[in-house]
Amino acid sequence: MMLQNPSSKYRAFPPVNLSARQWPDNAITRPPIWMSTDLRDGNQALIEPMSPEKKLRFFEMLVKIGLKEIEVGFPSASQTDFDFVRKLIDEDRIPEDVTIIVLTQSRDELIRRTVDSAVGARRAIVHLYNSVAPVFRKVVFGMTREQITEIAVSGTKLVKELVKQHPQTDWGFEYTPESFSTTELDFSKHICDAVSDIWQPTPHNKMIVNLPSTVECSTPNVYADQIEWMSRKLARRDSLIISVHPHNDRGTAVASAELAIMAGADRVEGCLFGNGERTGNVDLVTLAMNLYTQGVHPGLDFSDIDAVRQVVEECNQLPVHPRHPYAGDLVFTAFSGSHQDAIKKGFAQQKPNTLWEVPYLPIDPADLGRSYDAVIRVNSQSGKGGMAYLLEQEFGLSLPRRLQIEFSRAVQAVADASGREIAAKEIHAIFCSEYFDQASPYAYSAHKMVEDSSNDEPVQIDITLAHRQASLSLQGGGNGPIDAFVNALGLDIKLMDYHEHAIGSGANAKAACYVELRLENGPTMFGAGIDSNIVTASFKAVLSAVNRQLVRAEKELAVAQ
Ligand SMILES: CC(=O)SCCNC(=O)CCNC(=O)[C@H](O)C(C)(C)COP(=O)(O)OP(=O)(O)OC[C@H]1O[C@@H](n2cnc3c(N)ncnc32)[C@H](O)[C@@H]1OP(=O)(O)O
Ligand SMILES: CC(C)C(=O)C(=O)O
Repeated sequence: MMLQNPSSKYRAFPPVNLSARQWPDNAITRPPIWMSTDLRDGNQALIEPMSPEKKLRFFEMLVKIGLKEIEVGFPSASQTDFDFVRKLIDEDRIPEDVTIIVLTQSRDELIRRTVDSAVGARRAIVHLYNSVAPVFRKVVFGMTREQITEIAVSGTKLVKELVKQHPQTDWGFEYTPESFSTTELDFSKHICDAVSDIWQPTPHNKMIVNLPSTVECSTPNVYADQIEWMSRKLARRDSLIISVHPHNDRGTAVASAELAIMAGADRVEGCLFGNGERTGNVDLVTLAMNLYTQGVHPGLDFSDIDAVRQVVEECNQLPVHPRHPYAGDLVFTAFSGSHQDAIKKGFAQQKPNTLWEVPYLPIDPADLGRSYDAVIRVNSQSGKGGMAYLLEQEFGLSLPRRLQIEFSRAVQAVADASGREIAAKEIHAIFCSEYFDQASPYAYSAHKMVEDSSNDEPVQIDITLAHRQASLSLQGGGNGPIDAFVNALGLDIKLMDYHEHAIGSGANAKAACYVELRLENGPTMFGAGIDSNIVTASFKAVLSAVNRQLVRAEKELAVAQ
């Protein structure tokens, strides 16, 4: 089956008639007021809503992160939600600087129960909503604009009357024209003005007007236009907090929220990691960390993102996607060779407390409490940089550049053959079998050196080797130990390059040596040796290179025959 022509079933979202729009030139220089609706919009969208214990755990985590406004439920919907709000209040679990929000439809009995649930809180916001878009007016309610306005106005009057009876609580009020983004702007303004006319907010006691994209139906620039239009035209603007509540149906909730802030929104409602109805609410983590990477502190603390993710996954019973911005398992991982190379160079050059300049990584993983361990992983798409990085990070082996190139072919062959990721341990095992463990035909057994500066060849050496299992004693002299060792072997060896470094320190320190040499007329090849004695390590490296050359030559001969 083919996708049908959509033009008779769907139509383009109309643009907003907004002259001289300001928002495209604005930048976000401070964080909005954040409101978490995880325990309400997030919870109502779960396959299994949270138990009271999980809700409490989630609430405490939100407080720890730094959320000052938390929508704790829809208390008239269920006894569980009502009891949870009462528990928070009666057990004095709400910190002084945190305000709880309780949501209700604009219906008499639901409003009464909602206010009851929050009585006694230090501060609480009653959040009233009704849907206002044409499709709701027509399909759900069968009502005119006037009747829909009356639902909002009568609900606001009732909230005002009820909260007056409980002056011990500092009451705030939030009104949402649900489905705002698909509503005619003049009607949204009309209904919000009618509500604020009843509530009578002041600059010192503001009312929240929350303008949701209940279902995201347009590009983010259209939403921004809608917000700027409202921000310009709403009555009593200086007494209002304009809030946005983007959903993610088109996958652009984060962009919508960001452009909406540029367009005048003061507050954002969303959920951690974008949980929520259908495709979710806007993700507060991404929004906050996007700000952080622009040099603006979001006022929320995600410095241990894995701990936050763990609580959210356990409470929501939903996994966070491995590629989720900032938090997914794979977002600080590079598989492809050129990325690994650039990241490795970036890390090497990045100085503490300077501007972050590591290619491909928009943020320092350490700022989220993530380690660098997972940054580079190796599969068939990887190059030398990745495997060299892992060998160095995990095993302290710092391979010279030309050895990296040579060794990457061995890893590539394994990755290609298996078609899967090669873990650091496996890379190390391949390195050991390719270089350190090359013990045939020659294996090192022992050596003894005599230094005699009066001699033309100041270093004399006795070596004992195993050659195809038979013991072999050799003597030689040279300018230094390696020269003497090579001379003692009596082979046509040309030493091209030599590197050494220590691994670890103190009594357990070891030395790693890498030599590149040519045997007879063969190609240059590397060998590597490791030992607690640096001279022994260098002899082992020479034998490793010689053995690799001889094995290669034997194989070539076998193929030729
Ligand atoms: C976009 C959002 O996320 S909004 C939040 C949505 N969240 C939830 O709905 C979760 C909790 N809700 C519930 O548990 C239930 O809906 C309750 C308890 C609130 C109400 O349950 P019920 O009384 O059975 O009503 P029901 O859920 O069927 O709601 C539909 C009725 O409410 C009316 N209604 C819906 N929203 C509103 C509103 N905001 N204001 C006034 N009336 C409303 C509808 O017109 C319909 O009325 P009708 O039955 O006369 O046709
Ligand atoms: C009730 C409002 C805030 C809502 O959840 C929505 O419009 O998505």
